[in-house]
Amino acid sequence: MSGPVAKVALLGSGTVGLAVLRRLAEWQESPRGQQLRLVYAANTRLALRDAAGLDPLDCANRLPNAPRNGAAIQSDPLAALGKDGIRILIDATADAATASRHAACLSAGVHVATACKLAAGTSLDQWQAIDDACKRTSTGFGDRATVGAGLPLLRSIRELRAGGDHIHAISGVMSGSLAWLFHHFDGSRPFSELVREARDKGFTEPDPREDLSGEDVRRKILILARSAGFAIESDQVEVRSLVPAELARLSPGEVDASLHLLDAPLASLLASARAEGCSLRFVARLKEGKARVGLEKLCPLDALHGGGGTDNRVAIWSDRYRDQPLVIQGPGAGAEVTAAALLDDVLHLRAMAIGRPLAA
Ligand SMILES: NC(=O)C1=CN([C@@H]2O[C@H](COP(=O)(O)OP(=O)(O)OC[C@H]3O[C@@H](n4cnc5c(N)ncnc54)[C@H](OP(=O)(O)O)[C@@H]3O)[C@@H](O)[C@H]2O)C=CC1
Ligand SMILES: N[C@@H](CC=O)C(=O)O
Repeated sequence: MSGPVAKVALLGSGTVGLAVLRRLAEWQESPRGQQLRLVYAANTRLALRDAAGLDPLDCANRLPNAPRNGAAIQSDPLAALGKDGIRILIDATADAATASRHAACLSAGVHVATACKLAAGTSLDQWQAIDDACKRTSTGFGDRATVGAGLPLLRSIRELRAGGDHIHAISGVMSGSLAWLFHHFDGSRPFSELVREARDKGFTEPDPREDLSGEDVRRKILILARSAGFAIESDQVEVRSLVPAELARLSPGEVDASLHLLDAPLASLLASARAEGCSLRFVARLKEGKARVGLEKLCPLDALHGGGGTDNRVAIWSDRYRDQPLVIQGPGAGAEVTAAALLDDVLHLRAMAIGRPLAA
């Protein structure tokens, strides 16, 4: 690898952001690492900036240990990236305000690689603004971490369409945390205990209700649907939440102590599935521009039943995969796979900017 260096700004030093910093540190002396210069890294408490390049390991030590003492800092990654050269923003936050600026970043000539679904996976307006900005300014929006934590889902859909196929339908288990939960929920431990374990392993959203309510999966099926050519709005996805009303109305700080509210309803759903020889899986389905998301009872022979751990398992029907779908399976959550997907995007964005695209 050779050519111009890309300047990189990273937002977020949580589960995913720290893994990005660790991976960048591993690359530091390699040809790959020498094509990237980390000039900015921030969380809500501390912003580190150096035009000559920050040490990723030093950032990984300092950012998470910054004190929480009041108001969030004013973060300005665009100023740190400057006005010229190849500039890439990595969004490893779950922050809606940051996501709402993705289109503006792209319009300013800054490429974006994001793990956060709150821009492309919410209102159609935001998704269209991102798409328009990319076309107008020849910037790139790296979204492979948003669905399947980097599994080749969005890529496959885009390649099928580029090859002339229409996408007919998409169905799948596309939440890593919910996959892990329902692979482990056998009645021997309360569901709430498993939710805490999934959260501690870094599979859930910062607030696990985002996963349990189906909202995170709503965003994923919206991103897949829009990439598949169905410009649907968020409210065109029917979502069946697992979160009881009493748990839904609590503040984030109160959730942990009340997770037990999930236990009785989930135990009853498990018993009913078992009585029919089935397992529980949290599934999203898109067909003819309509989507739905929720818990289903699947029999062991169902195409979406298999896998283990955080495995996502997604089936895609298109002109060429008319009867037998293309099925893509693999880990769909976790710090390392997500960070790798973000940095894959960064490498692709840089390569695109210098006119030497990497192999897909
Ligand atoms: N965990 C996973 O397996 C996967 C996660 N994702 C996505 O990755 C994103 C991050 O997830 P995760 O790492 O688990 O979340 P965490 O809660 O662990 O980390 C979020 C980080 O974002 C920081 N942050 C929040 N707002 C801002 C801001 N305005 N500017 C700078 N930093 C900010 C937080 O700062 P502070 O530390 O100060 O609070 C924190 O460091 C989410 O959008 C999630 O959906 C995608 C695929 C898989
Ligand atoms: N919370 C998400 C993380 C990745 O997007 C999930 O469980 O899949």
